[in-house]
Amino acid sequence: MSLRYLVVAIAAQASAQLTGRGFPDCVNGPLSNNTVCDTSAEPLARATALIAAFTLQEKLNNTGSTSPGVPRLGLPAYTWWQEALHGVASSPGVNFSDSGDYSYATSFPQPILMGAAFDDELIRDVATVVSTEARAFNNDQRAGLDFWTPNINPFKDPRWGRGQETPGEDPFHLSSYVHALIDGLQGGYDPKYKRIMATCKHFTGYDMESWNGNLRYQWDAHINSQDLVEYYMPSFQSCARDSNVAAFMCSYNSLNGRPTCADPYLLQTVLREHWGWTEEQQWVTSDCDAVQNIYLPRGYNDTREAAVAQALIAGTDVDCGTYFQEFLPGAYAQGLFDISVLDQALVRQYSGLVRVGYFDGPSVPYRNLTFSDVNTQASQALALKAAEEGIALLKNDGALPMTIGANMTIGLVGDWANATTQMQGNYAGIAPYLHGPYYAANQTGAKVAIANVPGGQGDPTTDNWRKAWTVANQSDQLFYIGGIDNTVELEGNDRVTIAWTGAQLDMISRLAELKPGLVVVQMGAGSLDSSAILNNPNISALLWAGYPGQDGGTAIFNIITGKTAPAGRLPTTMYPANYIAQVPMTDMSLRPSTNNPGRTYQWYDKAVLPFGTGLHYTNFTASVATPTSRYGSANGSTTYSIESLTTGCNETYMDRCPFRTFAVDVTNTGSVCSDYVTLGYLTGSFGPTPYPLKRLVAYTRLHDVQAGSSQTANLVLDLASLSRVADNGDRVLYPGDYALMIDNAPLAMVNFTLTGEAYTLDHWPQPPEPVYQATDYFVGGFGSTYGDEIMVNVTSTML
Ligand SMILES: O=[N+]([O-])c1ccc(O[C@@H]2O[C@@H](CO)[C@H](O)[C@H]2O)cc1
Repeated sequence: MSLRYLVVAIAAQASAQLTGRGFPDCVNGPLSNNTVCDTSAEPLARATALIAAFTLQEKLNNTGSTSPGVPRLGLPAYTWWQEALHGVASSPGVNFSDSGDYSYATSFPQPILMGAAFDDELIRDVATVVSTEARAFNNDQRAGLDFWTPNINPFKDPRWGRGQETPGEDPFHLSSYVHALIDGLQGGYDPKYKRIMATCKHFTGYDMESWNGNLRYQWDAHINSQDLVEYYMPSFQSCARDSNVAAFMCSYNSLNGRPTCADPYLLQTVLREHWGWTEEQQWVTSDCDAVQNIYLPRGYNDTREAAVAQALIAGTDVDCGTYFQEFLPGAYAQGLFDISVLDQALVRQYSGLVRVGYFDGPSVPYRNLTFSDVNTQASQALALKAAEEGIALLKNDGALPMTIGANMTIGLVGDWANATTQMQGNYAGIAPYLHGPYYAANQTGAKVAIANVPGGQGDPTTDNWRKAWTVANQSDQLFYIGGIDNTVELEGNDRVTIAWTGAQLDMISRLAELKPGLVVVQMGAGSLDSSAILNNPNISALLWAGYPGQDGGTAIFNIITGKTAPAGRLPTTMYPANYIAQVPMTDMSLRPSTNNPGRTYQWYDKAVLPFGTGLHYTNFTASVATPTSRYGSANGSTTYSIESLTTGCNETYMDRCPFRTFAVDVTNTGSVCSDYVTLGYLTGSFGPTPYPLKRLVAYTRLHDVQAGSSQTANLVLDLASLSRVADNGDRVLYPGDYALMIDNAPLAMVNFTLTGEAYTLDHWPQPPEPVYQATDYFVGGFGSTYGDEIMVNVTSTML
């Protein structure tokens, strides 16, 4: 080791001791003789031995997101709160340096855009880079080993400010996406050493920040068992049961009258018992201050001590906040919980750390990762690829792809024209570079004129309009790059309109009149009613580009110029602007009813642009080849008995049993090489009425389908895909007529019939009766309750 590195290492060691970071010393430290340091022992036994060495006070101290450790035992402090939504992110446990090494990390697109790629391999690759970079940060004592990602609440209501953090609205899509993601973050289902610990959040029924006086910290989601199992639970089941995620986060909202962090039905009966999530070794954290919120503002318990005891007993193991640390001592003194419950929570936390090798010294794989493994050329290419794969072409009159020559002047108008950090969205880290549209336009060699203005404010005499007009007049080709961003959709902030904001449509239509052939690029996650753009013959093309990350501008211009062919698909429904007047955010039901036109593509058919929309620069046809199956093969119309489907499967969970693999031959009949996302929807008359319009049951992305050639997409259907959810939450196979339909405007169709008696694949544990409190819904003004204890008097009514 050179002197310089020795000095740096000693300084880092000293700083680690000061901040309490670093690893326990299992060689010379006080724990060296404790079983926790015995690498041959089982993780559970190791964590149990560690906790047995704690005093009562030490146990009570280590219950919060900032845990002091036990200096007496040489156990360092540990911060549980790290974020990594689309790259290692700025958060309490992550420490970017001011310059040089560790001053940045790869910044991928927001999940909403990566979801639009419908490419699970891409997601696995992205997550592998994120976990690699997280480990490098950890090795330099700049981050812990658990990360509070992913956010997999389905993006059901187009107003939700946090929809950008999710892969979209469809529960099957989310489940499949998150399975690949956790695989990449953790390094497989049950590796000896996890790469990092992932955390599925927010469990569950959370998809509203602030609507009509209802705040996320206190509102109560009323969800029946059918909607819960069918829509709100699948992504979490995928996390717990099928992906073995290390951690869960309970949410701010209550569910059917019970704060989720104090609900044993959710945290014990469903999560740990029904889904078999390893009871002793995986942990639940609360959302930040959600434990406090049980008491204030909810008043769910009469005292703070009762609230913390109830959360702990229910199965919340870590409190993001300080309520456990402050009030568990009093609760214990009052005899409100048994010490074994606290022991169990601590064992769960620390066996999590055992499983990432926290106690195992430098022999642990990943300990040799350094800053040279961060933002490598391959990771940069992957960030670009992820953005390109997600971008969806929504309108094209043939103008795209277009040649942009050096002899041209191109004009960029709109408030995303020179985007930088805007491209990252929320829960971002520090990117190595931010190549926005203006940067990328300049790389084309053309002259670039720019008016970085936020819409037209409806008045053509304004300065913004003058700037835009000047640019338009100079341009051979004009682009409008706008939409929405974190100023209108964000955590804590749901949208109040799903029309284009800030009179952008007015400016777009005037610019299109001036410069026919205008290309519009729509940024942001949430639905925007683009009818006027779609119907305007002077607008040649509309691209949706979400939040595209560090190389977003390059991705946009690569698509525009045809360097990359677009194949992304909308992961959400784009609704008409008046949709939000038809259903309150607080209505959690999916099916249409008197005050609800139906939610998501499964139940609503008046979309401006449906889920799955995405045009290409070429044409595709598809046919379903002879399928392969345990039950023989057949094409066209076939009949199966339910009995034959359910016998002979050895899966632990019956719904995982395979039904058939449909081999879909996809042919590129046009002249441009392109990716193609094969979407498989199930439709038909079976199970409880009403029937969904259709339901995604399989997807796969084909890469580089050459012009004039074919590739095969294997769509695997299991019994869960065939099943419907009964009123009581049971997952059931029903007799009836089924059709598998390939793509939105179906390119191919296979019909089959199931006969016999309905068969229950999964008996849903019945919930306790809902407990609705008078203060479930608030009307009128309400100050923020986060982090303070001021209770504001409000009038309350049930909607
Ligand atoms: O006080 N803060 O700075 C603060 C910041 C974010 C915050 O939100 C919560 O914290 C995140 C923890 O992962 C959850 O996804 C989110 O619901 C809650 C509190």
